[in-house]
Amino acid sequence: MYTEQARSKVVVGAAILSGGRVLACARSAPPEVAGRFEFPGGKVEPGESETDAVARECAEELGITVRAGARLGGDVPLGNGWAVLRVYLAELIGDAQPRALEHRELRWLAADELDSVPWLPADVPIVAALRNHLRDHS
Ligand SMILES: Nc1nc2c([nH]c(=O)n2[C@H]2C[C@H](O)[C@@H](COP(=O)(O)OP(=O)(O)OP(=O)(O)O)O2)c(=O)[nH]1
Repeated sequence: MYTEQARSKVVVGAAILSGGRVLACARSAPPEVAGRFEFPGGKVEPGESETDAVARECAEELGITVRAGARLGGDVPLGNGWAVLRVYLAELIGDAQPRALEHRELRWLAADELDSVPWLPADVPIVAALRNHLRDHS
């Protein structure tokens, strides 16, 4: 059990909320998922906490500072089980606005716009949890 956990990777994503909207980011690569939307994030590096990875990836991909808060939704297995996706709620810190340094496009989506973009398949259950969260906190 312990070795299995140690072997599997964690991909973190950030559900960045601002004014009741969430930041959705269209991937620019690889070709098979380009144009699909995701939560900004990536693989947790060895020795790094998940929330530190959220902050690092948001700085690298979007040029912003965020504070990661509570988990949103559950663990979502990726692909053939090479990793799990864990998404954290996050808030923008400071005045910098997100820039698409690595993504094809960025969109701020309200609760009733969440279905207007093609999400990566793994994100669908997270988006459902997000819809509930936005409804409960509006
Ligand atoms: N960041 C992110 N990745 C997701 C989401 N949903 C989903 O299936 N993924 C998948 C896509 C990729 O296969 C993987 C994340 O890989 P990545 O390429 O973004 O990670 P990374 O920045 O650490 O990349 P690298 O070091 O390998 O270049 O997780 C999501 O909402 N956010």
